[in-house]
Amino acid sequence: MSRFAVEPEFSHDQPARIGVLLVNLGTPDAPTAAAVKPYLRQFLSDPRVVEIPKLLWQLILRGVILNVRPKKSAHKYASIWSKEGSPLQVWTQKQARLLKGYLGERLQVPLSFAVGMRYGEPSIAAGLDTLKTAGCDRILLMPLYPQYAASTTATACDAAFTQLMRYRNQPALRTVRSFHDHAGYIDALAGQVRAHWQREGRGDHLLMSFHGLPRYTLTKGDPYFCHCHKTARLLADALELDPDQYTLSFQSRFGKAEWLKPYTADVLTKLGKAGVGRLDVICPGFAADCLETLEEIAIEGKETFLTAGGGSFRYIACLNDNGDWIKVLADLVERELSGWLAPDWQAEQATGLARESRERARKLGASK
Ligand SMILES: C=CC1=C(C)c2cc3[nH]c(cc4nc(cc5[nH]c(cc1n2)c(C)c5CCC(=O)O)C(CCC(=O)O)=C4C)c(C)c3C=C
Ligand SMILES: [Fe+2]
Ligand SMILES: [Fe+2]
Repeated sequence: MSRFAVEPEFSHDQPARIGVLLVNLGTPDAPTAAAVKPYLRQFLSDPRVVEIPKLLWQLILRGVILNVRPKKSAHKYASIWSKEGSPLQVWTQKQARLLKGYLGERLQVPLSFAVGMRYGEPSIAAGLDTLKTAGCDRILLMPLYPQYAASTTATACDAAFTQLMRYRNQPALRTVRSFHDHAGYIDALAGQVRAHWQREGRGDHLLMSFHGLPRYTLTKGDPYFCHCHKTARLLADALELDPDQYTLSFQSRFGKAEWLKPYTADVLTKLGKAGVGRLDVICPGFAADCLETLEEIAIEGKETFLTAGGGSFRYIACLNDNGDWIKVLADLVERELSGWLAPDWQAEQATGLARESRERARKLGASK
């Protein structure tokens, strides 16, 4: 039996479409240990995420971590879950709808949109299937990670190319690598901070907390650390902050190994002990609010800061459905698609192929 999918007959007999797949990390289906366990198993079995020898790691993962962590994590998920579901899922789906509305009006080309999650549902494979079934012969993979990391961006691309291996009639695939220094993204972040200042008054210090990574990723050549620093510097410039008015830190350390420093929890303790009155906190690496921002920062982080003696902790929401952010996504998509939109010969060729195909189908039908 062939390992390639059987393509629908005359599948090229339809107008060519362009597909956009918005990719994010993914989230469990429910805030329960039973739902968190398979999600964590898939996530933490990814060799791009945990880079220790597979056999040893699977022993630790299945023997210890998957027996303890799902229950603890489920409890945390329950504290942030909304009526509509997991915030990461809800925001990502809304971003796809808003982008579709915005670009559908701007670009006069047949476009399809789908969401693909690297872990959990809807998977990247399912998202690509949806776009392919809709007739997309060119697909743009748009990971919603501003800063490139092998454990996020690269593994999303791996999953997409793995799915392409199953297709006989493969679409063309483009990928967005990073947008950590995109002017519109920096402006959208700055706008989010300014709007918060307008509502609450200006804080005394701004903490920019990014998701962490093991330190060895930096020495092995992952640009993530440098991308985070560049985003932070550009955001500080846009807000006209002096170096002593903001701090960059890395959160969500997993395991005992050394991760990128300074750790967010340590910085919160230090700022609290130093008696900082009004602390503003933003997580510029997360395009959507999720467990890591709403629970780890807005709940746990707040407690750390206040316990250490800090005044007030003011969490600034992620870009979520911010209109300027949707325009950033649209700009990234338009830039990538410009090469695909230009040549007329593709449309002409598609029409020609469709005609030939219809004629062939007619002849086949007539000879039966
Ligand atoms: C070795 C472990 C992990 C690495 C490396 C890692 C990198 C990484 N993660 C994100 C973004 C998110 N992570 C989220 C949750 C999460 N992350 C890890 C571990 C690593 N992340 C775990 C075990 C979990 C699950 C929750 C838990 O049990 O603690 C999320 C939130 C998902 C949600 O459902 O809301 C995001 C988003 C980035 C950007 C990154 C590397 C830069
Ligand atoms: Fe993570
Ligand atoms: Fe966390």
